[in-house]
Amino acid sequence: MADATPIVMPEGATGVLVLASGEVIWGRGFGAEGAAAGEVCFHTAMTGYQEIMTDPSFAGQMICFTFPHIGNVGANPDDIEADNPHALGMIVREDVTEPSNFRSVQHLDAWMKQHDRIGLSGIDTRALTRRIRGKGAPNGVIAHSAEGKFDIPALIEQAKAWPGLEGMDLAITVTAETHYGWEGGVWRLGFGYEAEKPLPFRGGVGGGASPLDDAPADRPHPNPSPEGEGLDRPHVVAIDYGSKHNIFRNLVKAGAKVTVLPATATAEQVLSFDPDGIFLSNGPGDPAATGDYAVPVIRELLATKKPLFGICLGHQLLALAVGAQTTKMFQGHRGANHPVKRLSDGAVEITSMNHGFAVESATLPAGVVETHVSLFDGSNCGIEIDGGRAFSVQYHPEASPGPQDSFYLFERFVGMLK
Ligand SMILES: NC(=O)CC[C@H](N)C(=O)O
Repeated sequence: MADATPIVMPEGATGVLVLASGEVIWGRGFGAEGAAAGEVCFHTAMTGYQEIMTDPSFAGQMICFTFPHIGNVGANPDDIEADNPHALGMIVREDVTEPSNFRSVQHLDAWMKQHDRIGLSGIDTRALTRRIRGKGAPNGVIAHSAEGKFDIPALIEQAKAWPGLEGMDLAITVTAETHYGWEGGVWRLGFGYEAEKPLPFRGGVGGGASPLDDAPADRPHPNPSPEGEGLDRPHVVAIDYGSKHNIFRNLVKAGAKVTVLPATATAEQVLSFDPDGIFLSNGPGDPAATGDYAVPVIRELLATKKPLFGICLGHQLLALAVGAQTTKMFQGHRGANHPVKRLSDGAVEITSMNHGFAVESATLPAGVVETHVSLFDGSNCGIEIDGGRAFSVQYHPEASPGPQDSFYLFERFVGMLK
């Protein structure tokens, strides 16, 4: 991939990736037509492209998949982390084939079109990944025109004008608009999500009619409450900075009932829901750019001494709240096989990761214990405060590549709640 690619459109090109450096990478478009500017990052997971595309933490980014065959199991309504995709687009090696999977209900091309997301195939994704590894994640524009009409100089200008993720607050753009009671447990073959709704709350937000009322009577509930009758589940109030639904499903699996609050909720509002524990979600953008709505509120919540658990952006925000610093990583960590060492006993967890910022271990203040580190680069992957009353991890225990290596974190948190 030369730095000064001549602007000559190859025959049949209907898609292009243009980098802020002026590099032009031609391919074939699929999904929606149009153009979108953001950061180009790579993801090494071989499966889970729908979960990845719908993870709100990918807002502002387009994803180069290193696995060459993306889309061959189609799209279904279950493998989603939010109602709509948040990644700007996908960059893949092979053209998307006809789906072949018993769960598929839609071609990936149609799903991308339906959700207004741009796809680009026929790209030398290994070369692009090596470029990102060598020079860092670039800003770029992904564009698709079925007629092959591209104004390349204008696209280069658009890529240059995009300000970059550093300093960009995106959590505020993807958070829930209002609070809601979460319903739904983890997915299971033969059950789906439908039969795994949480057992009824006793009053409080999200209470009311039993969500099990419309479940088929002859189906055993695969996710019974620890008490059997399901009325006394500890209450987790989750602050949504761009949360993945599987986090809430796993909190339910671990025995909690969950109420989700917008990122802008004040400490007073959080406490008015009478939480037994507080959860800080993942989310997109620069943690240090979240402004007044996040870190000061987390400081106030820490002072209540209630158990607190954070994942990814939630981890970074907790670290900022206790006085540590975060920095932008060179290329970031995105994949489903990232080994993480748990320092308490030396065990290794195979984790899923998606982050472009990291907590600087050297800035952790006294009293904050580093609990996990990446075995790829030694970067911080977990902290705990007050003997574990508040803790957080940089990786995604809900994404289960291990597959259950990290579920203990949900059990530990819910187990701490009265
Ligand atoms: N998955 C996440 O929560 C990502 C956190 C943050 N936006 C980062 O890129 O590091």
